[in-house]
Amino acid sequence: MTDDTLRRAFAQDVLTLRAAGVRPVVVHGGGPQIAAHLDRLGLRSDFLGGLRVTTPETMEVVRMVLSGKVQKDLVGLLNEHGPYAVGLSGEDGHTLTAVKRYAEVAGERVDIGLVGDVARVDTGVVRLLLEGGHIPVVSSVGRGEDGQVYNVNADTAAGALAAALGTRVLAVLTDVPGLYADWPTSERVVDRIGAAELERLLPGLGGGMGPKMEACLRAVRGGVGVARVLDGRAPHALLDALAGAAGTGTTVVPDATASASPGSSASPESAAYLVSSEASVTSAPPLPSTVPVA
Ligand SMILES: Nc1ncnc2c1ncn2[C@@H]1O[C@H](COP(=O)(O)OP(=O)(O)O)[C@@H](O)[C@H]1O
Ligand SMILES: CC(=O)N[C@@H](CCC(=O)OP(=O)(O)O)C(=O)O
Repeated sequence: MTDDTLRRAFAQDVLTLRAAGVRPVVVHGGGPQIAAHLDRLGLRSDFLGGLRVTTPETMEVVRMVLSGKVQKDLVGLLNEHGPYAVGLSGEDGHTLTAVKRYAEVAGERVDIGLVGDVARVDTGVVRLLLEGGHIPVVSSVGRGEDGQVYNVNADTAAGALAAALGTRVLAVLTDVPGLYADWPTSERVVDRIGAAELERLLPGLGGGMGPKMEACLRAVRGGVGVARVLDGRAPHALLDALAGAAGTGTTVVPDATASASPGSSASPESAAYLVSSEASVTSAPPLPSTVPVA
């Protein structure tokens, strides 16, 4: 999302999927853009357990950059050829209700400020948009029961929304080819992993891979057919993976399908097309009508 060519290719993929009858929902982050803005303001960027330590000042920047900048740029790209995308924050319509989240560092629970986990999802607004033929573009900011605004990791937000919507596929774009089996010793990518095995690996995963794989696990345990971790540095990674290109990223499958061979009829990834970016999908809506203004 920081490279214009890749961002455009991603937007084309989402529009192609929509034209093919898929109903994509895009959930975005913007860690690098937040870091750049914090830097400009002379504020620190610190991470613990893959999560940004979020002071009230940091939260203001996170909210502004995600909901005001990254989201609007993405919505603008998706809308170059029609009124397809509508942006909303997780705060809007109680889409993401958050609770304070702590980091786990060496078995210790550490307070990292206004970081949220998703406690509840209200899919009402997202479904309304899908029914109207739109592409919802959701920023990963949540609202607590008390009205407090929380910084939610984008993968966590995407996984929770995908599970609540009952999407067929959760696709997560990142800056590596997939989950490395023995990182940092080796860069061998895990092609396919079942939920139970992933659960065993999770405590040993470092950096941003922890929250990312946890989100995939929660999604497939929450009823999502399959979660795919894809290399977002490759143009059209999303469309390629969903069109069945071999050897793309890491596929997380529910326990019941872990032993099925990839591509078999029992395997949910053969259902193709159903997506997310950090995005998720659900079938073909009508084009939104446009009323010309005289
Ligand atoms: N086992 C692993 N496999 C792959 N990447 C890993 C692993 N453990 C840690 N990482 C790190 O996690 C990073 C991806 O997480 P993050 O930077 O949060 O991505 P994103 O911005 O896409 O959410 C990779 O660039 C890599 O440095
Ligand atoms: C709690 C937490 O870490 N929130 C993230 C939210 C954005 C995000 O997840 O962006 P990426 O997908 O680009 O990493 C952050 O502040 O960076």
